[in-house]
Amino acid sequence: AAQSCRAAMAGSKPLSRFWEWGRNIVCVGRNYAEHAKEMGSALPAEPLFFLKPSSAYVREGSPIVRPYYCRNLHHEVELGVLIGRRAQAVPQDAAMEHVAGYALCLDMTARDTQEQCKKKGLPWTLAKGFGSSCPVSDFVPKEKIPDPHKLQIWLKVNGKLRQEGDTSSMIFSIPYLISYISHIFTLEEGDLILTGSPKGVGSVEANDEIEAGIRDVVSMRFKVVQGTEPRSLKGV
Ligand SMILES: CC(=O)CC(=O)C(=O)O
Ligand SMILES: [Mg+2]
Repeated sequence: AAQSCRAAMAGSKPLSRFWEWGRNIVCVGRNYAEHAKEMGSALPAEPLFFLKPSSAYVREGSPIVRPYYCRNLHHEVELGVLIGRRAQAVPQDAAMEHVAGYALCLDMTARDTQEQCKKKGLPWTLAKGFGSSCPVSDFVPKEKIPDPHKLQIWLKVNGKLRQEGDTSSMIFSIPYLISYISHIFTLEEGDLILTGSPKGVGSVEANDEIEAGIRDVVSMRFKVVQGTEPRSLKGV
């Protein structure tokens, strides 16, 4: 009953407001060779991916909040691919039929926390899933982007260019990613796939301003603020 209620709730909102659907955010990692290299990581033989909770979405007008436990918050600019039709074990040559459109996204990462999680063999949830860790632009219908592998994504901090990448440099293409993931779990309408960050990731501090976009398509702007430790945890 809860699932059908959620589906009805989600269906009552247009897909262009996907961030209100409560669906999965599937994030692909190390999908650009230069970024894998700057992180000191080997190139993946198959896609590496992880999930963010849908409560991680944040839209322009609200800030990106650096988690109280983070001392090194990184920006990662990424192309998001929105699923418009359920995809279960789909072949690559049918994958793009399941795409409704795109969005410019940030995979905000508590980098120090991520390093600690890696060392301890822990999941990256604390590093990747905190509130406001997934800023997203307006929705871009697929008709406006003839070829998503011919886009330039960029990011500036306080007006200074930090990242600029071509989606043609992805290691695993969008059809490959959709097919691969859909053979592991079903992708539902309203799910969003973040397709990985190009090189140039870096730190942001409270009061910094981030601007990012898909060149000549869409852009967005966010302030960074410092989060506060929950009182209930003090002295634990
Ligand atoms: C090491 C990472 O955080 C991988 C990632 O998110 C990426 O975009 O690459
Ligand atoms: Mg990422």
